[in-house]
Amino acid sequence: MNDLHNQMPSAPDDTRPVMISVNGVTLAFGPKVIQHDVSFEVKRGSIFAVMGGSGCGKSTLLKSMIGLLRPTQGRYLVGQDNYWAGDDASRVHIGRRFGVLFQSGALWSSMTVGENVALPMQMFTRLEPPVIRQMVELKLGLVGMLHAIDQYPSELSGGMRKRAGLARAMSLDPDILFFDEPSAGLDPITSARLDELILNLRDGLGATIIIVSHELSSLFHIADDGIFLDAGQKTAIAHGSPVWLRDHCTDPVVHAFMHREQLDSSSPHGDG
Ligand SMILES: Nc1ncnc2c1ncn2[C@@H]1O[C@H](COP(=O)(O)OP(=O)(O)OP(=O)(O)O)[C@@H](O)[C@H]1O
Repeated sequence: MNDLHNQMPSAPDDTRPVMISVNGVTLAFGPKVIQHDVSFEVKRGSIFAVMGGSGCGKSTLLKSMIGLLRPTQGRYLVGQDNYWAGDDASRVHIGRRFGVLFQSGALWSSMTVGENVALPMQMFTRLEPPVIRQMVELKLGLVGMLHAIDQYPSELSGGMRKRAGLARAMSLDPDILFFDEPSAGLDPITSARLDELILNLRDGLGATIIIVSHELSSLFHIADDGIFLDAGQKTAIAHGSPVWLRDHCTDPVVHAFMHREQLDSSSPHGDG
């Protein structure tokens, strides 16, 4: 099959600089290779989707991009910095540019929302407490959660926890945000609101966003680029925006995945 069919042609007017460059990366747990020879570029200001069936290695890829799993081969460039080439301190330094939102929101339950958002600033900056308070209010205002500043995570709904987690991910003004299944467990309306919030963050703050998600409707709406990882071939088999892959990709695995919603809605046993 002609590989050009599985690769979105570069838009001639896309002059955005490359933010992250991934070259020939192999990911493995011991002898078990999860993905090999994965290469792609994430443009500044894009919302980049990591797609693929369950267990193909999407979260593993994200983990290795944020420093939790060293690739066995290949390299990640973040700007000009070779992420895994340096020591832990250099990775922490580069990682100061990252904000991460995990599935659960991962808030500390013993701290209020405001204290959760303040924590990274207290740990990594020398800002005075009143300045931190102002910054916390600003971040919570951005995600529409200022009213919950003194509440505990257990008092929040799932969507509110996600928004609070997002405020904490933005605590140190990252220019690169990683989201792992941000809309998991949310109802469709809350999930749609989160999509709008993610678009606002990209447009308002100029952030670059890498997102792992199963929610096709959300990906079609927000992501403008992406990669499709295959569990069988253990590598990336298509590149492009979710909409482009849905409409143009000829690979049968990608095609079936990107048209899954139609199958799901006509089958009571769709696995979503
Ligand atoms: N710590 C680990 N040790 C060994 N194998 C692991 C570990 N973490 C993940 N795996 C395996 O790596 C593969 C990829 O897992 P990963 O969670 O990255 O997939 P995924 O595409 O994110 O899946 P899903 O969409 O279901 O969340 C799976 O086969 C999983 O069992």
